[in-house]
Amino acid sequence: MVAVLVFPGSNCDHDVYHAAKHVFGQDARFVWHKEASVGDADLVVVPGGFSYGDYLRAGAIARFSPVMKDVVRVAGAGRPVLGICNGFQVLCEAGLLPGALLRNASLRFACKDAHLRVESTATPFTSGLDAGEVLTVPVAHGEGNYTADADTLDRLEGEGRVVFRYVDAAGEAVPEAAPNGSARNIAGVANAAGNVVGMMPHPERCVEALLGGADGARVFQSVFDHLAAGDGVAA
Ligand SMILES: NC(=O)CC[C@H](N)C(=O)O
Repeated sequence: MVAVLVFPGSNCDHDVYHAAKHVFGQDARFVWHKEASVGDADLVVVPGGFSYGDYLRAGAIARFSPVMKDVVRVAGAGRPVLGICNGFQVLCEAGLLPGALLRNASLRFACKDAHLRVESTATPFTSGLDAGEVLTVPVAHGEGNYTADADTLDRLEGEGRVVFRYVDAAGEAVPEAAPNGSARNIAGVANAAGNVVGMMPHPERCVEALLGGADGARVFQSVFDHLAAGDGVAA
């Protein structure tokens, strides 16, 4: 079962539900943030949006929602957890992922397609992809400027925990390719175990040709294949 968390202000929850339920035929359920448990979910998705209106900092209030205790628990048990956009911000605020998402360097909301190079296949969300392949996935955020101190960035790079990097049309990670000023063009990172991934781009917005592209479906296909193979849940 796929648990799609819903906070006051989430607005990409239905897109994730549609992708999981209607494109991939999975059992998907919305889980209101006041619930104490994600149930028997074998995948938890923290979707995008403006939880609590982005007051204080994006994700800073949502991380105190009751359901987040259980998300921390299942993440620790090795179950796959994906944070998309505001979900990535929530996972950083909750301490499940390192670093923080600051205001975009442009101080403007960025809404456009981005090219993402797959940097690590050591996560359930990318194990079905090829390292170095480039996906086209839209971004839509005002606070996507990934930041961490130099030691943390070096550690993430050294441990292969940079999962996606913004690149240009030629596949090069030039600074201009990042829509937000992210350190080292980082678009997505993983925790040390690899089961928790946060990414600013929205794979759920490109899961079928009708939406203008289907590269995001590769990310969902990867995790569903991983779960079907039976190696998703540490008991
Ligand atoms: N699409 C989103 O999830 C937006 C995330 C967040 N509210 C921002 O603007 O940075």
